[in-house]
Amino acid sequence: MHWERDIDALDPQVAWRLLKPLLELLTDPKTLPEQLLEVLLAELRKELQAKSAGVVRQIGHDWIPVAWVGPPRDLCVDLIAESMDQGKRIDQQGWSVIPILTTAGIADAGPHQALLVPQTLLLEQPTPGTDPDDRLVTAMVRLWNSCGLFAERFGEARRRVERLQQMLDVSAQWQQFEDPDSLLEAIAGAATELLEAERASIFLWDRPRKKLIGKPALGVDGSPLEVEDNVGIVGAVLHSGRPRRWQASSDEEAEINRAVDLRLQFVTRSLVAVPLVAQDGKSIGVFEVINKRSGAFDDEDVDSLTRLATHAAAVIHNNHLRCTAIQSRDRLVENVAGEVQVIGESPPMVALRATIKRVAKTDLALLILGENGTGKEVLARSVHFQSGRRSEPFVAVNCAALVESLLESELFGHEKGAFTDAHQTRPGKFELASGGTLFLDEIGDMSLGGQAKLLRVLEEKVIVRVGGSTPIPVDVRVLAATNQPLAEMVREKKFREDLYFRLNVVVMDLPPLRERGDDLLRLADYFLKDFASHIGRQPLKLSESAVRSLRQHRWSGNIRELRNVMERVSYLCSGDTLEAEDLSFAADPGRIASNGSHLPAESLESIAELGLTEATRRYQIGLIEQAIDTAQGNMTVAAESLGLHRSNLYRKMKQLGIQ
Ligand SMILES: Nc1ncnc2c1ncn2[C@@H]1O[C@H](COP(=O)(O)OP(=O)(O)OP(=O)(O)O)[C@@H](O)[C@H]1O
Repeated sequence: MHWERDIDALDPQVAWRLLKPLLELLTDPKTLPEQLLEVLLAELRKELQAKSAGVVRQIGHDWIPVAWVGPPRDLCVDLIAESMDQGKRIDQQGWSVIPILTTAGIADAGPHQALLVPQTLLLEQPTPGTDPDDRLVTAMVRLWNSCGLFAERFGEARRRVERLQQMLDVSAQWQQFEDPDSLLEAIAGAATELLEAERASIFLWDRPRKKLIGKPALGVDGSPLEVEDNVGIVGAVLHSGRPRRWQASSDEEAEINRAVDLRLQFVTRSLVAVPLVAQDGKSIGVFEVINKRSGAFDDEDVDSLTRLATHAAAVIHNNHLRCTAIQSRDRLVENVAGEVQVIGESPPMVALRATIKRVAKTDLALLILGENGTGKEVLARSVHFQSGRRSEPFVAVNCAALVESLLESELFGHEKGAFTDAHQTRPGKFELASGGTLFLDEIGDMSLGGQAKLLRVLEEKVIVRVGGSTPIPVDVRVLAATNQPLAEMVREKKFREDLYFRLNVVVMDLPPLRERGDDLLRLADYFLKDFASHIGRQPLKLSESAVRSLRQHRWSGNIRELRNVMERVSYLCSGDTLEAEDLSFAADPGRIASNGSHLPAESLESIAELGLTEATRRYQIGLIEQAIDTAQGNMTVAAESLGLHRSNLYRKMKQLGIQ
């Protein structure tokens, strides 16, 4: 290395004074190239007792000081230009002007872009006519060339690391964006900053329409910026899959799509465009950055934008998938919510609907009271779908069907191995309903032990799975329902008073069907339409005789009875009007065929044709339904009248397929 010889030629003390601070700086990763230069200049100035010393660099037509020590001075521009032209040192007007760019320096250092920029060392002589020590100046120039090269490369590597770091930081934040337009704006903003440019646009490919949709399209009002997908540099990048750089004046003007500039009221002077490719290898568009603030885009800019585009494409693609998933979820929720209708214009039903509207958006606890089959679950679903939780799960649990030993694991889940049959870890209903609504039906049938556990969860909003120890926070709105006189049960100490107060912040009392007047006909009509749409037939119209017959029938409170009748006639009536004769079976409460099947009441002969097993099954179904009707939905009373324990009644019902 030349500088070694030059240093050797110096007074060792001087050489050491020059090198020591340089070495210190070079081992510090935060050092900037200009700092190295400043240290060199300061030492040189001291050694030569110069008034000031500086290095100036030609940028465009101007000479700009890169580093300067000593009092500021006007630059002797003419001398600098002359010394550069002659390629040698000039000592005039109190200045020593020394061109730094030497072939030897470059050959030493290897070809390097930054060092090819013309640079000059300026030394303001202590007294006019004094020549600075030649050896020292030569050593300094060579040292600067070598250190400069090192520092340039060092700086370049650090800039690259900083850019990567910046890229990682910004791209990590992109995950949070839900709105696609804000995401694209954030990505474009990051690219503009990273590449020190004026603007950036993301062109997303609308493949079927062969268009590129540009966003953000600042300056375009109303409809988004759309261009043909095969026009200009952006089109070329899309189809070739290769990045492109373009510079006005040096590159072909025809390549640029000036129509875009016109629409954006903007003039493109330079641009870099890179393809946007999703993880599955499919092209999704083009990422374009426009007008470098100073100078021109270089290879490093292309490289940085390509890297940024990899992250951007992944995030844009995921955001698109997410938006599509949310849209289809919302459509599904809309469909399901549309099916939940609380039918009824009788005063109590109108009042209930108004209450639902008032309380749905809150998280108030609701207690729904009413006989079996009066629509308690319909009401709870309606509350859920009108609440902010509508897109989250609605989970219904029948507490009466859960013996105490099962209740805890059913509601709170269990860990693997918590008990003999716990082969897998299973989340409970509270976890499954997370973010949504948990409907606890037949809450009056819950054991006192179960009530205590439920109360704790409602108070602490935290569950612990059976066999586990980790508390799991739960955000669930609990709606409870019962057909039991809960207040009475509290007095009889069969239901915990504290739980009762926690559940009944708002009470909704559903009247039985028989007390809803003409809601009976509205419900009949609703069911006829509903079944007709499922079957794919025209809905039956109610004739006057059918209306009379429906009104005369002694309906239990249970709307399922009406629903079953309407289901049956929807399948079996071939005409377009429902007559009273079609409903004749409904008038016979002792009927065998009130069985939830789609068949009408059969004659004894036709029953015999079913065979003993099926006929017995239907007989049992009829008997159980009748017992439940007679007990007005009280399952304990119904079970007793059938000579069964309540849990056995539930088991039997499940076996027979009764809801
Ligand atoms: N107001 C209503 N509008 C439309 N359908 C209703 C209405 N009330 C009840 N139904 C229908 O009646 C049937 C029974 O309703 P639901 O299951 O909500 O009653 P429930 O009181 O929760 O019953 P259970 O006491 O057995 O739990 C369902 O098929 C439901 O669709």
